Amino acid sequence: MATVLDRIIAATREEVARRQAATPLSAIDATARLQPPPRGFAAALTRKAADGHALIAEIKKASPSKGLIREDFDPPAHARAYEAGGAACLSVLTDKPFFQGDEAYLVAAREACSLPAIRKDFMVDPWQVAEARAIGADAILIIVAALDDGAMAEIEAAAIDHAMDVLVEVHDDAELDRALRLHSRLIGVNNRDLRDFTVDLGRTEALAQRMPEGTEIVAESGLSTKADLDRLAQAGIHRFLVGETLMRQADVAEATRRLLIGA
Ligand SMILES: O=P(O)(O)OC[C@@H](O)[C@@H](O)c1c[nH]c2ccccc12
Repeated sequence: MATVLDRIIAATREEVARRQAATPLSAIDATARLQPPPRGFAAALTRKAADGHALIAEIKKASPSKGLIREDFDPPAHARAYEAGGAACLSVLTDKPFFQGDEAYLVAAREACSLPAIRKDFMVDPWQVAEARAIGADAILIIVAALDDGAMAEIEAAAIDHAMDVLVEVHDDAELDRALRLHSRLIGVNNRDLRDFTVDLGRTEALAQRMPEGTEIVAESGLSTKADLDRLAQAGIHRFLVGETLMRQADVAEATRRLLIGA
């Protein structure tokens, strides 16, 4: 049976083919090269991790499992609140059919603050990397479960060519083995299984045991309190990706601060 991830990837391939027909790689690449250089996503995380929890704060309007998460969705206001609350980086969902995202949200959020931003989307083709850079993104996500080794390597090469950082997302041992064949050492463990949406914080702890020296681990999904972050810090994890919990708060800056430093 086709999983949600399979359906997302199939829809993404069709959409990318349409866009590529309208704007060939040479054109999107030329636009990407006119951008000011990326803001340094991995470096911002490492700076914050030096003296506490380093947070990638996510801007996500809706998700396949939860539906609409926030009615008064305001990406620039959210971005400013995340920065004020002490986040290191932004993550912005741009996938439309499943997450109600939009490229415009990334552009607006990034312009409203000085944080580096990852384009959170389903990469299936290097063309999308150039497009991400053309709209200002500083980093891209590679979901190992969605790609074969050849496609992953090509997408990573395009990101390196554009001086962008790559967050490589894994969910189990076999995916981690494949991730480690890439160059990036920024590795996210998704505590949520994209096949059935179950969440288990023990995922990151278990896989952290197997990460080689020098790997920068990001715990992703299902984190809601400072106690969750403190628990993972015990396992040597200092980088976190949090979306839904922060999206639902009335005072986002205060909630971000509380998540990172407590009280
Ligand atoms: O909202 P949460 O549970 O805090 O999770 C954030 C983030 O980890 C999640 O949105 C995510 C992780 N990997 C993804 C891949 C695609 C889309 C979304 C995601």
